[in-house]
Amino acid sequence: MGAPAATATPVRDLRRGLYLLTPDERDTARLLSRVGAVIGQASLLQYRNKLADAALARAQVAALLPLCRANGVPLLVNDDWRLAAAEGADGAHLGEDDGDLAAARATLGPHAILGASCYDSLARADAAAAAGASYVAFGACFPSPTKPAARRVAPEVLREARRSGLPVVAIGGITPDNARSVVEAGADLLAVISGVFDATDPVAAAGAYLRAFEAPLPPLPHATRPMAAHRNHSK
Ligand SMILES: Cc1ncc(COP(=O)(O)OP(=O)(O)O)c(N)n1
Ligand SMILES: Cc1ncsc1CCOP(=O)(O)O
Ligand SMILES: [Mg+2]
Repeated sequence: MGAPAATATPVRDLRRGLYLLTPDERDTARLLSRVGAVIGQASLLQYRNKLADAALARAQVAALLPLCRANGVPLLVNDDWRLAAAEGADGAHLGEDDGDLAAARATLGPHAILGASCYDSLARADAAAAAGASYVAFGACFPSPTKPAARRVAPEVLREARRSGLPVVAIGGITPDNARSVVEAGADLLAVISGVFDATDPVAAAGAYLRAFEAPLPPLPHATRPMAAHRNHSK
């Protein structure tokens, strides 16, 4: 993986830990209640609702923002960086079908948090880093109840992805039982939906993920700079 270009270095804290993605929930009051129960244990929240039309998505982002602000948790919008911009969210997560990350960076500015899905591809991570990504996401690590057809990534790829110098996010089928193995493979953030939101006790489940970060790690190559939201875009 090539070294990222050394240009401007705006910094924003991307804490290691639990990156929660919202469940598909049409009832906004219920969404707020479910997220509110666990937001204090999250480092990042992504609004992802594949059941929402544009109006509901907009309303739900607007409803989540005060909750996130009150808890000091950045809110990212899945798929739609324009919605993130319109609602004043902290950033967006973009997959391969979700538009141009460089255009999102140019519009949202240097302090936005922009995530890129890399699936199992280190080449995608290189391209995302060059386009101004704040983090690179890999997965699915395990079979995902939420997205059963998601392509899979091997743990070795997570380890190698640390060469990007960006925080490495892991997603897909991560449970409290396998979380530690993913952290040991090189993940800075564990992105989770069902493991928290479908748990009988979501607060206890979120706490179990956080314990995966507690024990000292064996040395990992090319330690990321987890405090840098992004450090190599051209603006
Ligand atoms: C943190 C994180 N990683 C990966 C994804 C998947 O994005 P994408 O491939 O665009 O798939 P959808 O989430 O849109 O179904 C993600 N959302 N978040
Ligand atoms: C959006 C996405 N991309 C790959 S797997 C996945 C879903 C993650 O959800 P879960 O934590 O329930 O497996
Ligand atoms: Mg997407």
